[in-house]
Amino acid sequence: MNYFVTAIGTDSGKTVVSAILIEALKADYWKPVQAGYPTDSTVIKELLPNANITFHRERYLLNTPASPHAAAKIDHVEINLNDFKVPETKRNLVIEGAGGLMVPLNDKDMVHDLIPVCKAEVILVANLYLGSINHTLLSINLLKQKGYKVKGIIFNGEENIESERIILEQSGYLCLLRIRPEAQVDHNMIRTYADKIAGKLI
Ligand SMILES: Nc1ncnc2c1ncn2[C@@H]1O[C@H](COP(=O)(O)OP(=O)(O)OP(=O)(O)O)[C@@H](O)[C@H]1O
Ligand SMILES: C[C@H](N)[C@H](N)CCCCCC(=O)O
Ligand SMILES: [Mg+2]
Repeated sequence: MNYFVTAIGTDSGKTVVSAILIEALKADYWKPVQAGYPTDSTVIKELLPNANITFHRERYLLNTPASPHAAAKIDHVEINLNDFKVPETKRNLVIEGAGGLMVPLNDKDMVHDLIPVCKAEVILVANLYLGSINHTLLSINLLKQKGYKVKGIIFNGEENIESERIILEQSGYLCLLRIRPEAQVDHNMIRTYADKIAGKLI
């Protein structure tokens, strides 16, 4: 199975969630579009030092930490949707987007256009800051409008029972996991959450 990890924005915890999913599913990892360093693959390698994971090479590795369409322009490349070849693997594959769903790859295509290319089920990371209900429901609106298959939501942030409840109520999506702010993001933390989500992914 291919899982596409997206979020309601950037710096939302997609890489942390990807590490948790890789640990839970014994999956491989692919970040098709990386803008800036350190790469998310490198971060995950550090979080899961002893795991037997294949890290597939980024299709576009851009130097500037910016929106991919802008980072590509700076590097004098153009991102082309037809140039993405999804890695073949018999294992589960965790694919991480860049930023949120409506982040441009070029003047026409967006990050969410990679979902059908990847033949993946979506996992949406939703943060819990004030204002995140709106960002989450807008993201969900797009997922539903496009008809993408969604495995579920992962909440990442300080517990907010009403935000979590209304988002699940409005979307009808499954809550796969709740991640709280942790003092240490390390292998131990990843393993703890991987144990919690394992049963929900079958
Ligand atoms: N629950 C958490 N507790 C503590 N730190 C967290 C938590 N979730 C994420 N972080 C930290 O927040 C930062 C951003 O997270 P992360 O890199 O996973 O975001 P991202 O959505 O992958 O960003 P990008 O759009 O650049 O790929 C990282 O330093 C990460 O370790
Ligand atoms: C550089 C950053 N960490 C991500 N890779 C890309 C985030 C793009 C966000 C664009 C936007 O929504 O304004
Ligand atoms: Mg990331």
